[in-house]
Amino acid sequence: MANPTIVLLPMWGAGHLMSMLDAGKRILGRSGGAIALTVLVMPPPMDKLPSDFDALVRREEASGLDIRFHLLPAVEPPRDFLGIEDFVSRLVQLHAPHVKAVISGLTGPVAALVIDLFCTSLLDVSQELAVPAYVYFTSNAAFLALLLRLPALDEEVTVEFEEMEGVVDLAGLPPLPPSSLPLPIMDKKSPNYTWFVYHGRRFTETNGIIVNTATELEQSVLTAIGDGLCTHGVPVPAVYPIGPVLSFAPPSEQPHECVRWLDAQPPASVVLLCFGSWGSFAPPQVREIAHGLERSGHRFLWVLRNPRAPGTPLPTDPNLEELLPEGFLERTRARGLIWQTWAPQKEILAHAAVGGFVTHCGWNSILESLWFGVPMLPWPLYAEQHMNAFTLVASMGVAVAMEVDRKRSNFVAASELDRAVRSLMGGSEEGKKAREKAMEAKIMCRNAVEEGGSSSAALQRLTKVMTSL
Ligand SMILES: COc1cc(-c2[o+]c3cc(O)cc([O-])c3cc2O[C@@H]2O[C@H](CO)[C@H](O)[C@H](O)[C@H]2O)cc(OC)c1O
Ligand SMILES: O=c1ccn([C@@H]2O[C@H](COP(=O)(O)OP(=O)(O)O)[C@@H](O)[C@H]2O)c(=O)[nH]1
Repeated sequence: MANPTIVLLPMWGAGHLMSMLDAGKRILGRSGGAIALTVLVMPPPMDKLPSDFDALVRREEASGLDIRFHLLPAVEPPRDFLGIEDFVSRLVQLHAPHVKAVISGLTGPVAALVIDLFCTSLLDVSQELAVPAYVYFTSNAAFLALLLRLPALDEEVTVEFEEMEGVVDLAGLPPLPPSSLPLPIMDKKSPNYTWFVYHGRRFTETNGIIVNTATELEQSVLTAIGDGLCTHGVPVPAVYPIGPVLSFAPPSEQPHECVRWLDAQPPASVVLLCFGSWGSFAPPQVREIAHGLERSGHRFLWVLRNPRAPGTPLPTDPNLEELLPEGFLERTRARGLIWQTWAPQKEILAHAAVGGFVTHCGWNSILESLWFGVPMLPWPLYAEQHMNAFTLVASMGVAVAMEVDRKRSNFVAASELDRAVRSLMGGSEEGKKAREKAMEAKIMCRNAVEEGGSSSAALQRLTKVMTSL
């Protein structure tokens, strides 16, 4: 008889799909071959699957591990959506019959269905089929606490959060200014908000919530969740902090050009600027960044991309001379590299020459920075990133605060970037403290996933529960 299988249902974005796949492989490893993985892949409606997706499937299926991929049939995507959360959540709902058919058709027993945070409507399927269901939360415990608290908070706060008096109190976290709330929560009338309330409520119907964090990184908020302080009496399923889950690609044969450039720079001298898969800026902001970097006097590696239209490849910009301030490239040639397409961010952060990271605060980027002990300068742009930025500074202390004008498309003035980069690179007590804290976080992250560490123990518990059919 076939091994019991865990069915994974990730979202298609690389930061979600790769993270869940890696988590699944860790469970597989822990089970000692007693379990298989079945990965259901939703065809991305606008974006393409990562360009190396086919190679990934071939590699995983040939790895000797028991992993199978199923591409779900395409569905007609919703046309009248009002934001990404609305779009994604509704699209997932349309996949319910396909997910049910695939799971029903599997020959062996199904140990668990593991779904992305946007996929809670599929709990109807797991309940109908009596399959235990888990959420894999690709972001952090602080954001999870907010989503768990949201159904009650929605009733307590009757106005828009921006108009409320005072701060949002979340057990286990410093008081959260409403201006740092995630984007979809800023507009109660939007379906994006309604979906987040819905997902937050449905998380409590699962058999467990797997979070890509480590207990040591977010101790107090994880305790608060476990103690039921975020759900006001509604029992919380077991929470499994198994992170950091980072996926490292096999090493390339030739060092990447960015890495070769870093090889020639002194230790901890370079500030990296990289803004995730979607992050890009309008030309006036790009010029402001250039002025700020130039004035700071620091070395930099700047991943600079044009805004990207959905479904198109990452753009490159041949017009750097036009886009940047006159003479900028000549004046900074000896100390700066501008990279115009996908950069090997993990390899860059791993390099000894990198001393600081200006980041859009995607959770994967944050974990990667902590894994290599690099302090951060938060420049949040979308999704839950403003909340992440707040947590990095106020709770973890691994970042230097920077003034980002959320009301002006997250504008940062050159003078502010200059000040903050100097501070981050060691020019202030705040910067030095953030570096120390980032080094401490690096040790915490690595200890957590070591045998006997907190994440390794959580993985052990999770695997045991999943395999005791
Ligand atoms: C979690 O809240 C939001 C998440 C997203 C979001 O949407 C998304 C859509 C895609 O088609 C592909 C993606 O890769 C993708 C990624 C994504 O979130 C990112 O997830 C990371 C891990 O959870 C990380 O935390 C980043 O900060 C996210 O950017 C979008 C969104 O609103 C725009 C959310 O509120
Ligand atoms: O030029 C780039 C931009 C992003 N990334 C990777 O893409 C992921 C981005 O995930 P994150 O959660 O930080 O943000 P998102 O892009 O989902 O908003 C991280 O693993 C980054 O290392 C990368 O390797 N090169």
